[in-house]
Amino acid sequence: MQPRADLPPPPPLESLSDGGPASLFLDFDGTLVSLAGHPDRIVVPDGLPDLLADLSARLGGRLALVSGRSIADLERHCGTLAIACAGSHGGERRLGEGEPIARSGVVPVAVQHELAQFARDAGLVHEAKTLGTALHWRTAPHWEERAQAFVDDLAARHGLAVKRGKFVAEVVAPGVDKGRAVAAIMQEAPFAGSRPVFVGDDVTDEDGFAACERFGGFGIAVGERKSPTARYALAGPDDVLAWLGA
Ligand SMILES: O=P(O)(O)OC[C@H]1O[C@H](O[C@H]2O[C@H](CO)[C@@H](O)[C@H](O)[C@H]2O)[C@H](O)[C@@H](O)[C@@H]1O
Repeated sequence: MQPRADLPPPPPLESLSDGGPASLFLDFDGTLVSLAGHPDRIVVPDGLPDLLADLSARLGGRLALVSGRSIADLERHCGTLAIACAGSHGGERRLGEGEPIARSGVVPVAVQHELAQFARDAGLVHEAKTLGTALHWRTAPHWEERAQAFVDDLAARHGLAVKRGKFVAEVVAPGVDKGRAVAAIMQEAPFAGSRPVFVGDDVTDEDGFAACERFGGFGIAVGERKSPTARYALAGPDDVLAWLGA
């Protein structure tokens, strides 16, 4: 991948703690793992869970995954994750391996069914999620406008919210975002008082970048999408893994 012209590369990971404790918030799809045609067809890089566990130990436990996927789905793909996690765009949180997961805002089953039916009729991919329900059109991009319109209408009819991403729109409970997830985790030991850095590729990660700025840290954008908030950029998952010391 080509380096990005609009933003500089981030400082070396080791230097983040120069001015005091740092914490790291990492998005998953498109950041640690390359994007695939279907949510279940991702290939998790060898050794990723161990890399994250080692990194967390080096950061004194101040490392969290912050993903649109549920925590259960992350662990289905990665195996047990010995780190803090926020899943479902922040609707789920847990501070360490095996700890109970705090959850909020489940989308009603009727909404899941309506979206699944639309996906079947259109030949698109429906992803049933722990808290939300998502429609993917990566393999049929000409559906984008109609798919987005259907998801917007479905959410509005049920007083719910929409998360947009790369070739995906998801109906979620209102008031859930990655910025709130970062803010909630930053209230807890060992994160409290640290300088947070968020690494992510998609539009939902902008809330995470903005939250880190409010706590004195910054965001690192991944991939080609232009970010209005990030201060640094990396070209793709391979560069992220190299920056993390893989
Ligand atoms: O916040 P993230 O960890 O980046 O998760 C965001 C969504 O990622 C997944 O969808 C994306 O990745 C798929 C697999 O590469 C790809 O097919 C899809 O087009 C992408 O949007 C996941 O399926 C969603 O549930 C997450 O919300």
